[in-house]
Formats: sequence, structure tokens, C-alpha cells
Amino acid sequence: MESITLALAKGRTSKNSISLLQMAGYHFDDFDEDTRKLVFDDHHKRMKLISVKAVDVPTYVEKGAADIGIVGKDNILEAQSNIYELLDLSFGKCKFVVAGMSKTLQYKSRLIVASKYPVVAQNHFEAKGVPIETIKLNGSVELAPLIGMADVIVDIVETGRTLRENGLSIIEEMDDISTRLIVNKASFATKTNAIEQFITKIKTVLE
Ligand SMILES: Nc1ncnc2c1ncn2[C@@H]1O[C@H](COP(=O)(O)OP(=O)(O)OP(=O)(O)O)[C@@H](O)[C@H]1O
Ligand SMILES: O=P(O)(O)OC[C@H]1O[C@H](OP(=O)(O)OP(=O)(O)O)[C@H](O)[C@@H]1O
Repeated sequence: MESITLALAKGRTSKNSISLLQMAGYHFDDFDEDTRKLVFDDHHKRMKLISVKAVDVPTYVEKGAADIGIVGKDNILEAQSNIYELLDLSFGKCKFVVAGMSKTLQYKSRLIVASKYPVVAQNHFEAKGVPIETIKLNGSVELAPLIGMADVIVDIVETGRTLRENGLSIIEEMDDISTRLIVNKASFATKTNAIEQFITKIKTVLE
């Protein structure tokens, strides 16, 4: 059977992803969290794994550079890629929220929203009819309302510790996030057997 290429998000979900793949029978001997290698083959050469930044996984899959991707729903929503989302892998659970210095929305003219996810923020407020200005940040987003650069943030909350330690409150809860399995549309048509076999194995482990 032909080999499939899987784009795996680096970072905090990679360990769970590799464990899941192992339990499904895909072993990547030379993969560990410290490696600088980016491409790995499984024992039986049925799968090539490429290790990429989480935010880039939907791009690799949409372009067909990878047939399959494992990535957080946050990055899928932000990328708005033309791909299939086939499975919820049930780890990397967290939530998108709107948060700020007070428990309600407070702003003078236009609401200024800082986020690593400007598309998600824009879509959320547009649906409510609230015009916003977005400020794209790449981390430490909680700082923006603290220093007066933004009125609120749209960010991920897991334990709530980061918000709490910075004196921020949740104003509104948004989508639930978890790690998902995504598939390139053309690959799903041309490598149907290999992809379906892979998905069946993953589903069996998840059950
Ligand atoms: N606090 C959290 N708790 C649980 N899951 C999280 C949390 N923060 C992020 N995630 C999930 O884990 C994925 C990977 O997060 P990680 O912080 O490793 O990547 P990143 O945002 O690309 O980081 P960086 O830009 O710092 O490299 C996110 O896309 C999200 O789905
Ligand atoms: O509710 P908590 O358990 O505190 O988790 C939430 C934090 O985790 C993520 O940040 P990350 O650790 O990825 O750092 P970053 O600021 O570089 O995005 C997220 O952006 C929040 O800041």
C-alpha cells in the first residue's frame, strides 16, 4: 500500500500524538522531543511523519504537502483551510475565550482585540455585530489589556492560571478546542484505502 505523509504539530501536543500513533501501530524510532530532525519514517515505511509548527499544519495539508495532519482546532479555525476535519482526538483540550480586566465588555469607541487568532476574533465579533480592531500578537497575549494596548483578548484558557495571575477575567466563553485529525481533500480521493485504514486504527485506539 502507498505511504501517507502526516504533518504533526510540534509543541505541547506532540507527545500525545506520538503515543496515539504508537498505540495504532506506527513507530518512529528516532523521534524524541529534543531531536532536530524534521522527517521520520515508521518501521514499515507506511507513513512519513513531518514535524512542523502547529500554526502551519493546516497549510501543509491544504497544499497536499501532507495527506493528513494532527493539529489543534484553534489553528484549524484560524487558518480556514479547505480540508476535511475527520476526528476529534480528545487531547489538548482547552477553550477559546474573550477576556479582559473586567467581567464585561468595556470600550470607548472601537473595541481593540489582541490575539494570536485575529481571524477567530474578527469572526466572533462580526457575528455579534461588534466592529473591532485586531492586534496580532504571537504570545504573552494577556499582557495587552494589562498595559492598555487592547481592551480585551481572544485567547486559549486551560486551567485559567495565566488569566488569574494577571488579574484578567473571562468575559465570554467561545469554542471548545482539542486536537483534531485533518485530511487533504484530493488525498482522500486518491489514497482512500491507506487513509481509511489509518483512520480505522486510530478510531480503535480512541474507543
Ligand atoms: N494552555 C493550553 N492547554 C492545553 N492545550 C493548549 C494550551 N495552549 C495551547 N494548546 C493547544 O496546543 C496546541 C499547541 O500549543 P503550543 O503552545 O505548543 O503551540 P504554539 O501555539 O504554536 O506555540 P509557540 O508559538 O509558542 O511555539 C495549540 O494549538 C492548542 O491547540
Ligand atoms: O489557562 P492556562 O492553563 O494558564 O493556559 C493558557 C495559556 O496557555 C497558552 O499560552 P502558552 O503557554 O502557549 O504561551 P504563549 O503566551 O507563548 O502563547 C495560552 O495562550 C494561554 O496564555
